[in-house]
Amino acid sequence: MAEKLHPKIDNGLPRESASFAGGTLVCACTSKPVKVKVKGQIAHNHACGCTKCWKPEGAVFSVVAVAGTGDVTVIENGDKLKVIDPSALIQRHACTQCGVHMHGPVERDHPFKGLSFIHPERFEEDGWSPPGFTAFVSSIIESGVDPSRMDGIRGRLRTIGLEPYDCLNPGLMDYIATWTAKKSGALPA
Ligand SMILES: N[C@@H](CCC(=O)N[C@@H](CS)C(=O)NCC(=O)O)C(=O)O
Ligand SMILES: [Zn+2]
Ligand SMILES: [Zn+2]
Repeated sequence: MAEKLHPKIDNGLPRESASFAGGTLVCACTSKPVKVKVKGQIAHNHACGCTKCWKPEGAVFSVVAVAGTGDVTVIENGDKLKVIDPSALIQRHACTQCGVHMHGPVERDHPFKGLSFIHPERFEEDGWSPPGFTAFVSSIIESGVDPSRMDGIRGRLRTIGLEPYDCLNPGLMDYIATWTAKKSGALPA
């Protein structure tokens, strides 16, 4: 039987709509849910195997993307949010009641500064850009996945079209390295 990885990727990837212009992320609370408005289409959507990103019950991977922090606004019940690890690069604001991570701005001096990490499966609307690769695949072992399953899981990700990487994909790794080289002077700014 195929490995179950995440409800939004196990049965075919979601379809992007050219008319998607943003939407509202809603947490899992049945009463007073936290709502976060996101303006515009999301970028760099991917599956992530790290232990820090929020995953729905039973999922091995999270699905996580970015939006400009200026395009992300908490519109309802923001008093329920708390930053789970203030020392982390990504300031993950989680609902203290249901646990869903609603937005995660990067505010520190870093190539991702000005971006906010969000989980598009929490959108009320369809049409958001689907995940395009898988990051931090080896990290799923840190959550308790038996290492003997790794070949099967990487194979399944390739079949779905979500190429597995143990850090980020080459495009983002090059982007980070370029930022670092410009900062150090190894490349002209
Ligand atoms: N192996 C670690 C990797 C954690 C990690 O580096 N996560 C990446 C992908 S989300 C990251 O950028 N983290 C920054 C942060 O958590 O603030 C784990 O699984 O906990
Ligand atoms: Zn909640
Ligand atoms: Zn992650």
